[in-house]
Amino acid sequence: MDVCEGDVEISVPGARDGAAEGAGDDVFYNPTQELNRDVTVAALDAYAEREPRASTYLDAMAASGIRGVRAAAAGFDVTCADVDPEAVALARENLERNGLDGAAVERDANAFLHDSETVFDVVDLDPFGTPIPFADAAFANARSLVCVTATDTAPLCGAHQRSGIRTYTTLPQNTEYHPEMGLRVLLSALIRTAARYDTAAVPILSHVTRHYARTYLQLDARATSADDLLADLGYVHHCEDCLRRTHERDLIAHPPDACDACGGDRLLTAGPIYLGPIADPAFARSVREYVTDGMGEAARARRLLDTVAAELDTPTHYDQHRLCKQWSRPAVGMDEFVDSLRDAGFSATRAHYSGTAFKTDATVTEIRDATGE
Ligand SMILES: C[S@@+](CC[C@H](N)C(=O)[O-])C[C@H]1O[C@@H](n2cnc3c(N)ncnc32)[C@H](O)[C@@H]1O
Repeated sequence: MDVCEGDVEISVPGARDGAAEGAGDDVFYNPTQELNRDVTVAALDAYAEREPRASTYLDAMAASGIRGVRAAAAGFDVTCADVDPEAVALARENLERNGLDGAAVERDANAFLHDSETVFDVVDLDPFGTPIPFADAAFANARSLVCVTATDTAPLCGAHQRSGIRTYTTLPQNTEYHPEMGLRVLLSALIRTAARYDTAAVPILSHVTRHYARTYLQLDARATSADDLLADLGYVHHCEDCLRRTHERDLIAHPPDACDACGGDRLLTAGPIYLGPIADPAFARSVREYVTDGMGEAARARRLLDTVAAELDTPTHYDQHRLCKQWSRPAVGMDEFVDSLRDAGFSATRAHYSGTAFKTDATVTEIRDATGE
């Protein structure tokens, strides 16, 4: 089967309807990740503008090679690697088919990254499930940017809590802001991993959908920068009764005995999670400029990047419908809702996690009062 994405056309083995990720014929090409790949190509273009010396790109888990082929078409010096020989042959064929230079190699990502003969400016980790088994090798060896996809959303967001604790060595909690919980758990683990190599892995763009979290981490190889970033790790204390959260930047958690808004004692503490900005707004705006009309998910990518660029960088978002249910109130349009918070003097924006998600510096009690009749 031939597939067109962006400026390239590749061949992939026929997809089987309903096959689980990584289990069926869609092992080599997952159409639901097209938005992820469109944003990747735009992010690579924007990154090349920001860091003109960044020219080599490793698609460390290439499968069909679609991501690497698109990166090569964007001008990067690309290597597609995979442990599966069929994937490597397919990636090679797809580079050739598009008349693009680039290598396709049959290598385990960890071994390849640690190989002293190869070094890449940009390393892309796009495994099935968690990227954690590959994080050490990426941060120890990449020169400039590490791009990471994680598809194990249930462990990340606390729905499969024990698995999340094991994989990410942090405590996730299942809350109504689960996509953001998942992203901040992932970022916490990646930032702590990079810090072991005296490197700050600074998130310059991140986004989450139902299927995956994706982040772009710019590397700063100074121990003091790693220390500064670690200061953004901490805890969220979440009240299950009134939905109030408090955020605590500290290495040690100091959970309150009771919620200071409603006095309830059903409190959840998650962490250490990353509490800092998930994106650099200037970079997100620049990425948005590189989304082209030829991209299959251009409209969604532009909407997503506009929202991410404007999103308040405070953790953690609220969901209007969840709050309205809590307060037995009808929901209103999101623009009207966010405007009432601003009219009351608070900072407020939509958040990209869902159509009813928003961020504000108001507390849950202040939100209720500012948006009530
Ligand atoms: C989710 S697919 C990659 C999808 C692809 N990057 C894209 O954008 O369509 C994951 C790939 O990782 C490969 N893989 C699994 N373990 C690996 C390892 N240790 N080193 C390199 N590749 C690996 C699998 O063979 C599979 O092709």
